[in-house]
Amino acid sequence: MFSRPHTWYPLARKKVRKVTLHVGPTNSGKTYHALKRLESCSSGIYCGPLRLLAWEVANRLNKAKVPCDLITGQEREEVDGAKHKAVTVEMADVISDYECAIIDEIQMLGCKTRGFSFTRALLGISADELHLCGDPAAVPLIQEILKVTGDDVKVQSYERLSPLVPLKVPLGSFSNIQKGDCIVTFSRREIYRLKYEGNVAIKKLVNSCSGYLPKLTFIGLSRAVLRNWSIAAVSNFDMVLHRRTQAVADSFEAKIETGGKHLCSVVYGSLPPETRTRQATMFNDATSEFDVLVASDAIGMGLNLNISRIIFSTMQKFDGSEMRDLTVPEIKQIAGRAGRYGSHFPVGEVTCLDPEDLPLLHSSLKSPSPTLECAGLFPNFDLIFMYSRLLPKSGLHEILEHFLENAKLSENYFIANCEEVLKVAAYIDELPLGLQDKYLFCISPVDMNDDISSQGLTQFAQNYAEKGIVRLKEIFTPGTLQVPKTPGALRELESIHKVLDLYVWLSYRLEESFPDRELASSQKAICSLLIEEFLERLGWQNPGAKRIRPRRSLTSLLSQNVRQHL
Ligand SMILES: Nc1ncnc2c1ncn2[C@@H]1O[C@H](COP(=O)(O)OP(=O)(O)OP(=O)(O)O)[C@@H](O)[C@H]1O
Ligand SMILES: [Mg+2]
Repeated sequence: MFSRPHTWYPLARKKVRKVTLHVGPTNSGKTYHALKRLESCSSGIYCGPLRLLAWEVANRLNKAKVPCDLITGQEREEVDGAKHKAVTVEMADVISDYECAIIDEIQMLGCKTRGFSFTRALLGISADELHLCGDPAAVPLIQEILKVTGDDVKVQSYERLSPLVPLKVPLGSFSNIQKGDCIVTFSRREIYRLKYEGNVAIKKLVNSCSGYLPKLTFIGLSRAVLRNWSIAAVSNFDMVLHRRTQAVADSFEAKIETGGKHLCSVVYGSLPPETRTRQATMFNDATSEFDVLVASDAIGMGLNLNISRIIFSTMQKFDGSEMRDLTVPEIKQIAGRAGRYGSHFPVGEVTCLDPEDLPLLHSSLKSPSPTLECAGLFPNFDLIFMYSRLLPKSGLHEILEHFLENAKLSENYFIANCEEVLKVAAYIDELPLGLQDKYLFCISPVDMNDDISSQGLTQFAQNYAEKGIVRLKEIFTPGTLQVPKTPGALRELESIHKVLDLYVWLSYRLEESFPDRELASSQKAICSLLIEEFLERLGWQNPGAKRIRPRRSLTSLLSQNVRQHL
């Protein structure tokens, strides 16, 4: 059964799907052409790898008067009368029928951790037309995989629409930063350092033309924050903060002589998605003061940002176990964000901070990506359930391990990296839960490397097993979150955001048992606003001077709030 994954999706197998592979370099109009088809069809679904991309597509369709829902694991923004959906690929719908479907960045099906969701969408979406956009390196594998489905497959190739120029000189110094630059780095700490350095460079620039810098920049912060408050969920707590921020802004407003100047936006993976969206929007907005972007590879795929020049601060990345050079596809994807067609910058440029990195950058941009060999797979619950009958006395951990050792795969596939899932399974097996519940907790978006996030999961699972209902207030009191003052406190707030996010995710799947979705969502929104306020302030403080606080546990962080407030 595991060797024939196309048979898991009977609805899709009833159709001969017209599959078009849109392939070519970055910024060549692949997604654009697929979206044109989606717009003109009576129903459709867009599946992308990033929440930011799904958001960009939903926005675009809604603006074009094609009502479109936005659906990710943790959010549902439904639009009246929508027959179209923009989703993150994990949410791809394989039980409905569509006229048109898009899977963007399809080469991700080779990704060790998330690839299986792309494979699921590729095999499982039932649509008359299926558009796959991505790197030419995925073509032979997809053709091979789709041989057995009977689909009708054609390949459409594209050329880059605007030039991308690899510079011969490195950035050298931060004083050379210009409007439209995006500095790419991979460690969170480095992002803050660069934001600081970037802002210091800009600060010098601003200083030369204004004597009101500290106040002026503080207003820059407050304005940005105020914009965000106005769209935040409003609770009493929000209102207090809102008024306080407003008062600060007002007191400085009168003293401003000129408008705000350039500031850095920040986009990296562990920032809450809504924060990433707002930071990217501020950077993209030509009228905002946010003209420089500091980002991780969270911007690496498909996004259309107003970037003129990409500057790699490093060409190495820690991949969970070791430092390694960036791969050719990673370098091309990230570099491809510069000079997007139709943006303010008709020509993109790319360079490095360090001259030693230039050869790798230049050679990678000239190289084709290596051809993909296999696509990811992960057993769905039905398979695990069938398999569990062979091992009636075993827990989920043992069933999964057994399954992974014995599954027979066709040569086109590999089994996804299951480390995280197994970690959760080992814990969950201790609880009196049914197999389906255990499976659900295992595939939830918990970050087991984050103490607070994993404690959140254990607490939720425990309460669920014991009482069948999990009230958010049992471990969390609204109204107690504060603007972080140190990077350590920021990290804690990011982790709390992850816990709230997990609650929301569970609430969509176990609705009656996790009834406080609205509360969790509004607290999530507050977390991201507080994080943004910290990000804005950070630019003007030296991160080196910050105290690093010892890490605290979820229970001490959250239950202390409970004690104070109940
Ligand atoms: N024919 C066109 N007319 C107007 N705008 C276009 C056209 N083709 C592409 N664009 C615009 O150019 C930009 C890049 O296009 P698109 O996002 O489709 O590139 P892509 O090939 O999917 O890139 P990536 O590999 O980075 O995802 C987008 O802003 C898109 O709207
Ligand atoms: Mg694209």
